[in-house]
Amino acid sequence: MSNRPRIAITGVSGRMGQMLVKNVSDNDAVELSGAIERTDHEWVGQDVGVAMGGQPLNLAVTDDAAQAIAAADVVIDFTAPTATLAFAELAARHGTAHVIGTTGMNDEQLASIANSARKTAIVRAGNMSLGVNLLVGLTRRVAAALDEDFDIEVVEAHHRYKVDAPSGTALMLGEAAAEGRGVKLRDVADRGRDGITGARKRGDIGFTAIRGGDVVGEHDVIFAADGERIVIRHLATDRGIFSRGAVKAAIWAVGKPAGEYSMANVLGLE
Ligand SMILES: NC(=O)C1=CN([C@@H]2O[C@H](COP(=O)(O)OP(=O)(O)OC[C@H]3O[C@@H](n4cnc5c(N)ncnc54)[C@H](OP(=O)(O)O)[C@@H]3O)[C@@H](O)[C@H]2O)C=CC1
Ligand SMILES: O=C(O)C1=N[C@H](C(=O)O)C[C@H](O)C1
Repeated sequence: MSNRPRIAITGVSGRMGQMLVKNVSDNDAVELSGAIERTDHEWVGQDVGVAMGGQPLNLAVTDDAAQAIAAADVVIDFTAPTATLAFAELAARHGTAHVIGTTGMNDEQLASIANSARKTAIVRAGNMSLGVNLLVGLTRRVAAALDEDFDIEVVEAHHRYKVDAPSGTALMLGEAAAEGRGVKLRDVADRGRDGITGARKRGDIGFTAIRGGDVVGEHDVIFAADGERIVIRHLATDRGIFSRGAVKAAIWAVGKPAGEYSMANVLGLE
């Protein structure tokens, strides 16, 4: 009998799902115990390694999320908001820790996640990489050091398939900038400019989203004043940075008290 944390992964056919299956199955410190896909998905019933085009991993893809989540210590979930809400309820019911990378959730959906976090440990972050989580802290500090003579803009670029904007990372960076300034992001966010917008409002935090090609994820935080600009940048070139961060979060979350945690908690950054 092994004491390694048992990890179930949702959305295993997805870009992040496949990366996670690879990282978890390659990692001797953990056990891949569940590979979940939606009902009617063509992978259901197939060996997950074979479905991914590689060697068998002796684990069939299942559409029985309840059973797979109940049998795991922790579930790693990079899917879509409505799916994540359902997985969070199952994880809460079975006391399984939940690592959430899914982005694009609205306030109501975030409240539902917070409710599930009353019953189990949830680590949720719009970006699980070390680099971005360091950038978040830097952004907060730079914003705190500068006044509103510096206009703050967050610019992000992603692949053509991304469905939500601004990215979860851009929103984390915007929140950090707002915290540094001592304001609420919802009061100062400018999330779309088109047509005669009028001059930029002092104190606003602007967001711009670029979509195209196979860009993994790029984020700039720009502090622009008269005569000078500071640009803090993170470039992701490999989705492995997100999935390795998620596996670290999963190992960390097992046995933690119920509550909602961030990657900063996992990485000891605050
Ligand atoms: N926090 C972080 O560090 C990162 C977060 N992300 C986020 O992760 C999410 C997924 O990204 P990505 O992998 O690129 O997207 P994909 O579209 O490639 O993968 C999503 C997967 O989730 C599956 N899925 C959707 N709905 C359900 C459901 N109801 N039940 C089971 N499975 C479901 C999809 O299946 P199907 O194809 O059948 O719809 C698909 O396999 C996005 O929100 C993205 O922003 C991405 C990278 C890093
Ligand atoms: O959808 C993606 O691909 C990514 N999503 C996350 C986000 O919304 O910030 C993280 C990363 O940038 C890749």
